[in-house]
Amino acid sequence: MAATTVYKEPAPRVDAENPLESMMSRFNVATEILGLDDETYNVLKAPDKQIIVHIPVTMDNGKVRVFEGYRVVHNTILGPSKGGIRYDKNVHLDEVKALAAWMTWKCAVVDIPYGGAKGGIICDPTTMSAGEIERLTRGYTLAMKDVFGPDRDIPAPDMGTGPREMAWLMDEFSKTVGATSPAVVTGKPLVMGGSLGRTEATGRGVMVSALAAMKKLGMDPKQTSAAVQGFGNVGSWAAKLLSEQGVKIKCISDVSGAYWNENGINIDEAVAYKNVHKGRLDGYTGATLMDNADDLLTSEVDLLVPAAVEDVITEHNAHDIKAKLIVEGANGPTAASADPIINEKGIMVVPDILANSGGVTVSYFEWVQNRQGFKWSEDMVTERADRIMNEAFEKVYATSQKYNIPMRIAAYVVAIDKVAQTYKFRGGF
Ligand SMILES: NC(=O)C1=CN([C@@H]2O[C@H](COP(=O)(O)OP(=O)(O)OC[C@H]3O[C@@H](n4cnc5c(N)ncnc54)[C@H](O)[C@@H]3O)[C@@H](O)[C@H]2O)C=CC1
Ligand SMILES: O=C(O)CCC(=O)C(=O)O
Repeated sequence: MAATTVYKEPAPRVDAENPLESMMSRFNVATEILGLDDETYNVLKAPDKQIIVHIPVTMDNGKVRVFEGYRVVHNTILGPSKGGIRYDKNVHLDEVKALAAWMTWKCAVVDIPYGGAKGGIICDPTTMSAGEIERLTRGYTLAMKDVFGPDRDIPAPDMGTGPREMAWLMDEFSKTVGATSPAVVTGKPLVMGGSLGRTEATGRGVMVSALAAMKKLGMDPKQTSAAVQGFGNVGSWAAKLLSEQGVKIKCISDVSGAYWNENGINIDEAVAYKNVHKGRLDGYTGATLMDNADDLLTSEVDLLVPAAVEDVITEHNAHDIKAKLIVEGANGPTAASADPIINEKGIMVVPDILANSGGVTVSYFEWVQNRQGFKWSEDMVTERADRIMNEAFEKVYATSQKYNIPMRIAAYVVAIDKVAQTYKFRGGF
């Protein structure tokens, strides 16, 4: 690592929030601190490759609709690229590029032997039948058959996808290579090579890193209140596991709105409710529906866990945040424009590339188990994942202390330093 340099806030952005620009402004600050050479900077600033496909799908009404899909491979110097696939109507290429780069930094922060990639399809899975989603997933897999592979690029779930889609992807890919290929994708159903602990892994990592941060801040989990935005895979598991640690979850939300209960929400009850209401909280009566869902972000809680979409914390609402600690379950929930405000307020942020890395860590374990042909016990998965999360947290924390920089920039410094050192050893450009 280069000698210490002065920390500069990422430049505020004047246009609408764009996750790629947010990622790049933090990247620029971290590379300056590291004194990164121009060659490595130029290699890392752009993705290795980006693939755009158009997938024709016969819809249930007999008409053919063409969907646009992406896979961006940001970097593979540390190993095969790894990253989820998002199904959402708001997917766009800049977002996928940012998400792919974040995967490179995330895998480096937790020191697992992967590069970074991400995929996405512009679609609204909530309005599609299972058959339509299956045909779309198989079409996308066929279009990406030369990109994916256990030693090349290994997808996983992200927003709007889960074990069901990963099973179809694995099946379709296996047909193209003429052999069952479980290690081509992670987040699969348990019966077909999924790992114990993967479903809850991201939320668990959020809980583990929140506890580590609370310890540094002298916060007692049992005296801590929290708001969790997003009640999908990451948000619901983070809320459940934090509440099991004694944290009072006063607010949860999803696309249907935000729900507040001063006395704490019974998370098991809320999960049971959403499970029988098409995955949504509409009509949930264990808490009061707030007038404005965005008020969750500025509510009177100690801990804020944004676990839904990008760019929800911005220069416009950061001033009003009351929480002392933000633990980012989502990728990119804080726009770079909010960084100076949050830092000025002295709020500790456990950044996305650290806080939500429990998911990819257990995905790595799944891939290892598939290649070993040997299933690990849940205890083994959990103990190893928690250890990795805690070690990564301590490394990032120590870096933030050493350079007197926020945790987010420290995480980028740790990640970029590892990638840059690997380039030095491997050479090749
Ligand atoms: N699933 C995983 O293992 C990982 C996911 N992530 C990130 O976590 C975030 C959430 O992903 P998942 O939980 O997997 O997705 P999901 O599809 O399971 O759930 C998304 C949740 O967010 C809610 N939501 C969407 N827009 C919202 C808004 N504007 N306000 C409030 N709630 C909103 C949805 O209603 C749903 O409850 C994403 O940023 C994803 O990239 C990060 C690491 C791993
Ligand atoms: O589990 C994985 O491989 C990747 C999960 C993911 O997409 C993410 O961490 O953002």
